[in-house]
Amino acid sequence: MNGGGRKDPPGAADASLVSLQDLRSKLQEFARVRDWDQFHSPRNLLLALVGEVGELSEIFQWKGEVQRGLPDWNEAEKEHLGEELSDVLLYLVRLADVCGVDLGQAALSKLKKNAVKYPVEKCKSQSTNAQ
Ligand SMILES: Nc1ccn([C@H]2C[C@H](O)[C@@H](COP(=O)(O)OP(=O)(O)OP(=O)(O)O)O2)c(=O)n1
Repeated sequence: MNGGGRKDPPGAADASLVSLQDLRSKLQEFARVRDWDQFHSPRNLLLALVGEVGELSEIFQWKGEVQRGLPDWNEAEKEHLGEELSDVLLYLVRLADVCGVDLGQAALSKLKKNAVKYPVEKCKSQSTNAQ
């Protein structure tokens, strides 16, 4: 089940509980069974990631400003967006894995650094986030 009360298909992971570790393991298995590990070098994965960022950008290209929550988009457009966001995430997780970077740990450390760099009292209610 997910947060909205919908039932996941049998055997599907609970999407609301998915972890970077789960994704990392699934991607390892995906590459292993296809004998694609040989192609998943850091450089190839980085290029694939950049390509998917390009595909993600194409969705927004020429649309002008888009409102948060995408109220004017239809379901097919939202589904497409979810797919491209997922491709970016999956290549990012895989890239971190083959580079030996613990992405969850690295992201938590970076959040801490960000909080020190941008203290609430200095940043709150400013009209710009430029420092
Ligand atoms: N060597 C590969 C090829 C694909 N994938 C996985 C990761 C991505 O989630 C997805 C990318 O697949 P495609 O290259 O087919 O890209 P799209 O799904 O975006 O298809 P298209 O470019 O036709 O829109 O498949 C992978 O792990 N390793």
